[in-house]
Amino acid sequence: MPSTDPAGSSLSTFASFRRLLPYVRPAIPRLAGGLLSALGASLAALAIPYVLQYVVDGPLTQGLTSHDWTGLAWSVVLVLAFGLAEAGLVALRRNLVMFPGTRVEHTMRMAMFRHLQDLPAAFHDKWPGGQLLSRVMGDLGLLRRWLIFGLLQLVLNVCTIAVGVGVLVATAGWLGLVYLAGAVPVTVIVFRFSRRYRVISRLSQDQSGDLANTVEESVHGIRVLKAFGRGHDALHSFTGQADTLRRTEMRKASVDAGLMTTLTLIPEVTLGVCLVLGVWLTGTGQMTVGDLVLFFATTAVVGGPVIDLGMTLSMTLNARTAVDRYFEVMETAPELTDPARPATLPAGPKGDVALRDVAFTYPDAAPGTRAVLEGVDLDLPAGTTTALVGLTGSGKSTLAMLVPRIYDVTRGQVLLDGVDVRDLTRHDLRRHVAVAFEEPTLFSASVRENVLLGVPESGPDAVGETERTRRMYEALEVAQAGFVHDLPDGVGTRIGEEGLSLSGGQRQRLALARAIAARPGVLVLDDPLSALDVTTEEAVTHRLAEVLEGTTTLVIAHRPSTVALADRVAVLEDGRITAIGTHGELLATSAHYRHVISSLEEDYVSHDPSGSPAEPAGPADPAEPAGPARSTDAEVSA
Ligand SMILES: Nc1ncnc2c1ncn2[C@@H]1O[C@H](COP(=O)(O)OP(=O)(O)OP(=O)(O)O)[C@@H](O)[C@H]1O
Repeated sequence: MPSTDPAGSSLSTFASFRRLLPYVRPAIPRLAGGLLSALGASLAALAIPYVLQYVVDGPLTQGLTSHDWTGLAWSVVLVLAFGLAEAGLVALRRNLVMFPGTRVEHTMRMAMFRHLQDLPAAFHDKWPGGQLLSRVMGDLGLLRRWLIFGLLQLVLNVCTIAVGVGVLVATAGWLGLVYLAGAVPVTVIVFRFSRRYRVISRLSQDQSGDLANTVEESVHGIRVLKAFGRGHDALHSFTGQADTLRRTEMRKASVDAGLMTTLTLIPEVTLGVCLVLGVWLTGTGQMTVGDLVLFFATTAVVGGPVIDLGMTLSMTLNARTAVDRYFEVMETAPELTDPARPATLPAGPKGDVALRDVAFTYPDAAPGTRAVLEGVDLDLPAGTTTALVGLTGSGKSTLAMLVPRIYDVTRGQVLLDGVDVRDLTRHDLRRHVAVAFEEPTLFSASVRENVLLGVPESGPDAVGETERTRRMYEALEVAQAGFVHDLPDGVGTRIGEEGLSLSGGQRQRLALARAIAARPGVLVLDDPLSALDVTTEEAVTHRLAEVLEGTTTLVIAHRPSTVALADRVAVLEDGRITAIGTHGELLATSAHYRHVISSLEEDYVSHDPSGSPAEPAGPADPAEPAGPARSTDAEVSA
């Protein structure tokens, strides 16, 4: 995760919260209604001391004559009425704020999820999933609780204290000012508390994100942990992080408790001083008993909000941290944006792809690192299949990711039918280009939904239900994914998160079926058959060669057999294309190609699950049709 300011953003708290306005605006009428109800409830509470003052100075002091009984009865009715009004207004407030609070949370969560989809792959390389998860879930939940409770309570407390102190000063003169003097140390302490608490609050929320990340990684890598018997180490590391978070939470609670104690103690001490002074003022006739009762009944109403101020303040500071953490993600601009005036592809099915003087460096690469790709020129004529081969780390996957704009070139151009892919909308580009990666990602959805992910259901390119079903079965057949019919609900079976309930080869075949079902003009295959056994791979290769007709295909080959799919082979060496030709031509002319092929074969023979020796890689002669045959050792050494 990129480093962050320990106290959150450098914005003021007000400016930080102001960023919520676009999300909160529709909820303002109900929030304002909730605030008014809450203020009404506070005023009702503050009115009760006046009734008490009347009772003490009137009926109680003057003796309970029959005339006074009426006054007393009215006082009881008034106290009851104010009490009922307070309870009713509190209930109204709850009803008014509950709905907008959850709606704001929902809108912000959706906006963040949408934004995460738009953010470039480079962002996701840098940000751990747990940190994003804790922002989408934890921080937004915290913000909702603050909106429906903390914010209103804070405004309400401040208003109640201001009105209450006004009443005290107005009715008791300088005695009220003595009570007000208690606000001076309270203000200083609150200010110092805010600065300390913000730092700890940020630390605690970031540590929660790290913890979520560890859980995510351990669950994701549970098989590796089990296989290597490292469950204990994972637990040890998790315990360390959990302890650190607990210590931070304890520090946070102790700072919070310090403030609460101060906010309780200072008004109590001030009240004690006021009691002595009040009794003296009443004794010397400078104040009536009713005024004294009004004074102390009002301080009782004001005392609660003063103590609550500590809690609402810490809630507000936690919410501010949540806002900062939310906008750190939301204010990261999607680097891959659609052009203001997008170009359109020429009409008719084509699919020429060309890379022109392409250079690429990963955005997070250390300064001075060599570019991963440099001066790459490569033509993929429409309808042809080109295999990209190279030693590990030569940049094959990186090159493949530039075509669907998973990353943008650092220099040069990637052209689709003569149009720079950056001039197309991402939607238009992804309509024409499909990808299958070596590491297939499947979603927690049915087989059908996973395979039809790239086939639009709605919008201008929507494909009808019958055609979608036809495409799905065809793609499953090409990818030799017949195993889906044996699943409990066939193609309707829900497969687990990232396809965990399937084998590696089954997941790869579904990912391949997904790319085929999209019927793209351009297909990028990043070694999509690596987990298959020889027989299945042969069957897939054979059917793939048939359906790839008319599709421009770039296939990254880690196994000699994958080269068999190709009309041409491009050799990538340290980020540069050093040779292009047919398999036979390259065997004859490129020493590096021979070296790559022989190392692929060694690798293949040692990793093939069936233990079968490598077969011919394809036609050594360009005139021979491409087929599923693999290259022999003899051919390699030719
Ligand atoms: N997300 C990334 N951030 C920074 N560097 C990266 C990233 N992904 C890959 N690289 C680096 O780019 C270089 C090329 O990697 P790439 O995966 O494209 O090679 P490859 O030829 O596909 O390798 P392999 O055959 O092992 O899959 C490597 O040096 C790798 O360390």
